[in-house]
Amino acid sequence: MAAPALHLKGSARIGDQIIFADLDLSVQAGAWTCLLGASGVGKSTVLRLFAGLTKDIDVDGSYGASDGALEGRVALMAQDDLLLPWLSALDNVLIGARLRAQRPDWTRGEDVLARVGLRDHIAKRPGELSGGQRQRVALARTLMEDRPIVLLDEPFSALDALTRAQMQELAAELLLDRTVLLVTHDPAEAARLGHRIVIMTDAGLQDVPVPTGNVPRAVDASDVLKAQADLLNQLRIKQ
Ligand SMILES: Nc1ncnc2c1ncn2[C@@H]1O[C@H](COP(=O)(O)OP(=O)(O)OP(=O)(O)O)[C@@H](O)[C@H]1O
Repeated sequence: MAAPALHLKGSARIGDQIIFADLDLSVQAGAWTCLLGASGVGKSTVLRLFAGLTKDIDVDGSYGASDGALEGRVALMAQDDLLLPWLSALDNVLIGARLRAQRPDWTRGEDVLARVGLRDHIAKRPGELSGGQRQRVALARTLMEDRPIVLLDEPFSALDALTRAQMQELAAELLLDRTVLLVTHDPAEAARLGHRIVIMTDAGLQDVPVPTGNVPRAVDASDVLKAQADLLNQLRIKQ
């Protein structure tokens, strides 16, 4: 499965509101790009465009994959977990196959749920799960989709520190060689996971130096801690 690079060049509007103007984003193939920036700057809108959820968004410009179509090749984990309340965790994870009228892979679904630490919760409905558990079901559903392009919108935000670190490591392992665009507000997360780290502002994009070492980097590596601090300072300046 070859993962393509992505590009987005142009401006976007929703109704009368300009969401971003003259953006020029390239997302490296088979690597993690972390996108940070102030609330409301348009990060989720970028993900929605790549995911094909373009309703209401007017784009003046172009966006797409380096080798052609995006359709059918993208998995999006949105900020809202979008779990169906009447389905079990397992059925939510298998929903993609069902919607495509394919035979669900029950064994793999159970395995992915076990990998996100929910082996004992597969039969529960979303209303019977905590916020962090629901977020992990949504992560499992995204990983289950097995797409070359993966868009993650604050996927670990509801998790406690330890589970967050574990899920970052799992995602890095399972999404190796995929093209991943991760929107996060967490400088530590970007420093661990980013092959490229970009801050989005109203004035455009700014690259931030990335630490050395393979992804996922150790939380306590000195250059990861330094990158985290530098990134926080950059975000402060950009506010
Ligand atoms: N459906 C919509 N209708 C009107 N405006 C919208 C809609 N969706 C988003 N917006 C506006 O677009 C702008 C960008 O929103 P977006 O969700 O892309 O920002 P963001 O950078 O991801 O923010 P956050 O970090 O808070 O998630 C915001 O001002 C928001 O109010």
